[in-house]
Amino acid sequence: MFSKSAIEVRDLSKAFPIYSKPHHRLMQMVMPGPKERWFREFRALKNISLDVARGETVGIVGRNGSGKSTLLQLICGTLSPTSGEVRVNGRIAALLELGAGFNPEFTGRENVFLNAAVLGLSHAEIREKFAEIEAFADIGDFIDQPVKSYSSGMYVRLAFAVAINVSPEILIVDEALSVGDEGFQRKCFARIDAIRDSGATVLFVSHSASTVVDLCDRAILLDHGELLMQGTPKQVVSTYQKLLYAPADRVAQIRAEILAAGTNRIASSKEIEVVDEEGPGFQRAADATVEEDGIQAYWEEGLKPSSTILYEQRGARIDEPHLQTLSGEKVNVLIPGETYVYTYKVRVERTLSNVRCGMMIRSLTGIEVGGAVTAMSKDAISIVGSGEVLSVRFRFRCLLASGTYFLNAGVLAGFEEGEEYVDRRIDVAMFRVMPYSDRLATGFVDLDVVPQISVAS
Ligand SMILES: Nc1ncnc2c1ncn2[C@@H]1O[C@H](COP(=O)(O)OP(=O)(O)OP(=O)(O)O)[C@@H](O)[C@H]1O
Repeated sequence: MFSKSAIEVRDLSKAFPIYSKPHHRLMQMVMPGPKERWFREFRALKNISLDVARGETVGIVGRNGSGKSTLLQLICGTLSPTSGEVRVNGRIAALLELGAGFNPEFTGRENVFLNAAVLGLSHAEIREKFAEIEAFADIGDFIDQPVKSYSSGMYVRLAFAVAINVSPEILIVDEALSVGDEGFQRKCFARIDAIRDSGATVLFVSHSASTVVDLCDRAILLDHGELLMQGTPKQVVSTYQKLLYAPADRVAQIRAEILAAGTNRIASSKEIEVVDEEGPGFQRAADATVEEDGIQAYWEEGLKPSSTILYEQRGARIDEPHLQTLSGEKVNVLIPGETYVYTYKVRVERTLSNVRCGMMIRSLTGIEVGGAVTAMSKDAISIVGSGEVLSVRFRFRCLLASGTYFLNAGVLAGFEEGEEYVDRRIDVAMFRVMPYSDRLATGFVDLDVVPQISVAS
């Protein structure tokens, strides 16, 4: 399958001039002396080497400003490198940032013809494919309006419709999909899948961990213009998230650790050919479960909620809420399917009756995903004396989709007027669930559904 590289990048660097004052740009133009420079250089990409094999789908991840778009633009030829080389073998269709590719004064129809011609299609070929492109974009009469009157969603629809209907050998997508609505995104992902299956090479930038894990054979991590790591999507995404959530004073050390692991070196064509001979093996590595990848749950210092709400305490104090493994190791990045314990202490500061405790897991958007209480109210602990400490443990299996979640904790006690919170904390801790590529379940919670499909005779 991977007989020859579709994209070869060697020692690629890109520096942009940065002018501290607007008129310095003009000065540079009129007085570009060899001694005096009116700008300083900003190195957006530093000595990147990379091979993308034919038929491979590679995801690029990295923090904002790490150089992802610059790399894609250099590969597509819309930017020229300061040094280094890019070689592309095959017809390339790109969906770069909004604004690239279409002429705003021309209508959608005219732009389709122009764009497809730039991509190497003859007039007759474009005419043949036009109906399909128009149907995929689904923008109605706007197809005959100037593109400058389009919403960003319409623009992406049309740009994507062209890019994927010209039978590209190499498809490059830069996060553009995040602009479209969910229905359109799904349609696009289905199409990208079909393009992949037809043997094309796909290179795309995404901030979505699950998209990279779901779609890619391999991923690369860029940071400050450097290629820090390449490997299986799960390993790269998990390292990327570690970097993303690291406290500022830990970032340099984490970067150094990633670089020391030496996974940033180029996967040479030769190595790719070896992989090719063992095609299914490569697939196995990409499809391996997180456990098989040797990734374990771990503690990430920077994963601290900034949305915590503390309710008024009325004789009890929740202390040290955290997640841990069954062997007691503190963790906040979890492996899906594994069992963990959410635990906290309750320091009781006055005698309380009918005490019970609770927990809740909430999604990033605040949806209550699941929770529990330690007992029904009739079975609550009848009396807890002042100075006593309760140890509360909720053991649970992590059946959640990849993503970020928040934890609540609460202590209830009985009063004359009924049961009330004596301490309650919203978003007191947060955790992340690692991506899992073989997940058939959709939505937040894995219901252990056994799916079946058959052709009815
Ligand atoms: N034309 C330019 N002139 C000066 N600096 C630029 C230019 N284009 C990009 N940069 C800088 O180069 C760096 C890399 O930019 P790039 O857009 O490639 O990052 P990115 O990883 O795609 O970021 P994001 O995730 O925010 O889209 C950034 O610091 C950016 O400010």
